[in-house]
Amino acid sequence: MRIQNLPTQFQSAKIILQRIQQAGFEAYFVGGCVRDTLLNVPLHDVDIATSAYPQEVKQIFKKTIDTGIEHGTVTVMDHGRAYEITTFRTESTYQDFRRPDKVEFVRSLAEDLKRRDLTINALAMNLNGTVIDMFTGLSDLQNKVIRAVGNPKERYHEDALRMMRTVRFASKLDFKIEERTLAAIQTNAKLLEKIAVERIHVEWAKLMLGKNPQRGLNAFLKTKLYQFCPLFFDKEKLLQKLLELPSFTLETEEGAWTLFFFLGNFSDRRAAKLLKAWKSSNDLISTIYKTLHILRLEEEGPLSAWDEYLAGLNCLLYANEAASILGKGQSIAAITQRYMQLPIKNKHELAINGSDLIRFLGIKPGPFVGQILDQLERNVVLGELSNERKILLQAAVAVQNHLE
Ligand SMILES: Nc1ccn([C@@H]2O[C@H](COP(=O)(O)OP(=O)(O)OP(=O)(O)O)[C@@H](O)[C@H]2O)c(=O)n1
Ligand SMILES: [Mg+2]
Repeated sequence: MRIQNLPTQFQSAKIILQRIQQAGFEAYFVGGCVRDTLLNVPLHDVDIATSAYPQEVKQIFKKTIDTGIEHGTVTVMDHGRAYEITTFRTESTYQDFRRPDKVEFVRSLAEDLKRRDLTINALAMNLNGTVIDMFTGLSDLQNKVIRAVGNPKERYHEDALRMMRTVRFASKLDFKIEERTLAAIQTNAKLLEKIAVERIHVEWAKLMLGKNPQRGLNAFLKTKLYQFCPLFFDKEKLLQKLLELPSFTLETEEGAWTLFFFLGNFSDRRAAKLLKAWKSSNDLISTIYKTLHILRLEEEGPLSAWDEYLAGLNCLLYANEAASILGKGQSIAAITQRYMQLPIKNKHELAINGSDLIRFLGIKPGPFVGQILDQLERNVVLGELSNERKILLQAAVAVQNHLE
């Protein structure tokens, strides 16, 4: 099979392949970029594999960076662009079911491809767009099948994260997982414990944001992979609930977690604990915290301008993502418009600040200044005072008397 019109990302990379070939080695586009081109979806990175050893690659090009030279990866810089070039390799030692530290460089493309995870990821493409398919990758793409390359058990023992990748791709592409592949995950699910939580987290997020998350979740549940994810051991019922929702898609990880916690009736504290166990950033944790709060408030009735102000537009939209899936969504335009109409979006937009108050009221710096400002901020957000210096200074006197 030959792809006629290669996406633009390949155009500039062609010269790199040519140069490697001129030096007497083989070079191909491999992995995700070939898969995504065949699927006609946008690609993010173009990976190149070659029979040249890293030192040989470095001799061919003027400017290179040793990105991951021990694993065979060299970055070539050409006309301001970076290309990752990896030597064909077989991963010879497998300790702990993680990607091995030691790799063995080989000269044969076939050796390289047969150690890749899934048939749809084990496709290579040459300069002319001719696809090299040694493991039914093309027919699996055609038939929408996720299948491990060769013996699935071996692939998962080489790198247990591949089990998460498998369910992630089932969701991302809305493909069916082939039976032997699925069975191998079922028997080896426990190996996931060996994998760094951060890596599992990335795959989980991609699973939730796929074309058909329920397809991935179904496999995640059935194979018991979930039992080896942090604090998910007892989440069978909750995952089942997600499966019983009408089919859905999600745009953001924040929306995904919010849906998950809301559906599972998590307290803020338990949600934060689970997110920590998943090694989430503090940013993500505090965003989910706010978003969950909004979703719960919406249960009680329309939000006040103050609630919207405190949440910020992003959290309002994340909450709406989850709400939409639960049949309670609003139009994004309406939410955005309401937010945009708030008189101010943050404290700094208030027409006066602390120093103004200290000067005008003749008071000492301290928490009292903050209290007055907080009250004025609230009044402005709620439309009770207009955000004008004169008006706010006047109102400050009344607030001061009231608080004293
Ligand atoms: N655990 C893994 C990770 C990657 N690969 C191989 O390395 C390629 C590139 O890996 P990566 O960029 O992580 O994944 P992609 O398949 O490109 O998917 P994505 O769209 O997420 O980049 C994959 O296609 C696959 O051939 C593998 O065999 N086993
Ligand atoms: Mg990739």
